[in-house]
Amino acid sequence: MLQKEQDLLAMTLASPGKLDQPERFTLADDVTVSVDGVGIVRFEPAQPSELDLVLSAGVHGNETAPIELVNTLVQGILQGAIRCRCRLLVLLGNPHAMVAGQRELEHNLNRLFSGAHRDYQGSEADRAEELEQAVSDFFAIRAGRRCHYDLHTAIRASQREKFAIYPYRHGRPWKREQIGFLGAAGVDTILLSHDPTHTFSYFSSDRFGADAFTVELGRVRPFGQNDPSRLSALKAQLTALIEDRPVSYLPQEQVTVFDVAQVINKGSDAFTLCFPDDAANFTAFEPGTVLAQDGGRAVRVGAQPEAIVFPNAKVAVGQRACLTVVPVGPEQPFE
Ligand SMILES: O=C(O)CCC(=O)N[C@@H](CCC(=O)O)C(=O)O
Ligand SMILES: [Zn+2]
Repeated sequence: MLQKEQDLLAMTLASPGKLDQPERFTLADDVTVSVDGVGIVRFEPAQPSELDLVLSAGVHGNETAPIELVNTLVQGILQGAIRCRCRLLVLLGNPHAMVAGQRELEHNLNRLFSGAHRDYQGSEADRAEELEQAVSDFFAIRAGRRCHYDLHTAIRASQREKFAIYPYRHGRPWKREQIGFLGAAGVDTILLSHDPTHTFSYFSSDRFGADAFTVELGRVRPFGQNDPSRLSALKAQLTALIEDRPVSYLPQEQVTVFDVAQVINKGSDAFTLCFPDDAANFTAFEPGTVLAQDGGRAVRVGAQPEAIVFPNAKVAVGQRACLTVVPVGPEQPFE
């Protein structure tokens, strides 16, 4: 029971397949806590601020630093050290993969949202549906200010330790306020995405108009091997949001913004990347460089240098195997 153990992560790892029983209790400061599913917890103050906030981590089971961060925030609320003033939904994304210490078991959960789970079977497909339902129910209560930060860590080293993917907004302007908020949280690099996807953050952005981001917070490490001090700025910003206190903003000129230039999908089993396996995220390549070979197809850098992000030739055929990014162009609308 969460009320007794006060440790959402331990509970989730101990029983990843089934919730003993739904739980509901009220904290001393009049916040109702509802445990709706495995790793699914809602905090609802009697008099909430205007913000509905979703924090998710562990959509990839081996990305442990953000899971530990979110668990610390939950403990802080349960123990009265953090006063929850907004409606807050906390999600530990893929409990079975967390127990296995793996990114995924059968399918990449972060490609199964916006209904894509209907084309798949297995625990990740079921979980995507359950997470979609939890977010839909949470946002259905009112049409206030909605945010969703989906917290991850990256597989390989990165020239920029912390960065966020800003999902495609179908022509709606990108928000300087959000970019400044993330910048002051230490996430000082933003990638503007220009296509719909099946990620969790795109789902919340597209379906509910939430300010939603995939946030990358350093490199994948096993539980217990993370340095929490590397996430202290993010923890401070999220705590301020939860407590409805003023947050900090980094001026936009101190944030580096990139456009996603190419989404390179793996088209066949013959797909190979044409740069070293240890090339870090944000390594730049000159115009015309061949980045990948896919059967008879060569994927090249365009007319200006492009930097690689998330290269991974081991993904399933049909999935994204690499992004490339370029410095943001002058024509992007910001508000
Ligand atoms: O390091 C990697 O190769 C992957 C890290 C990761 O899980 N990234 C997310 C980004 C999602 C997005 O584009 O919004 C993912 O691949 O799901
Ligand atoms: Zn991830």
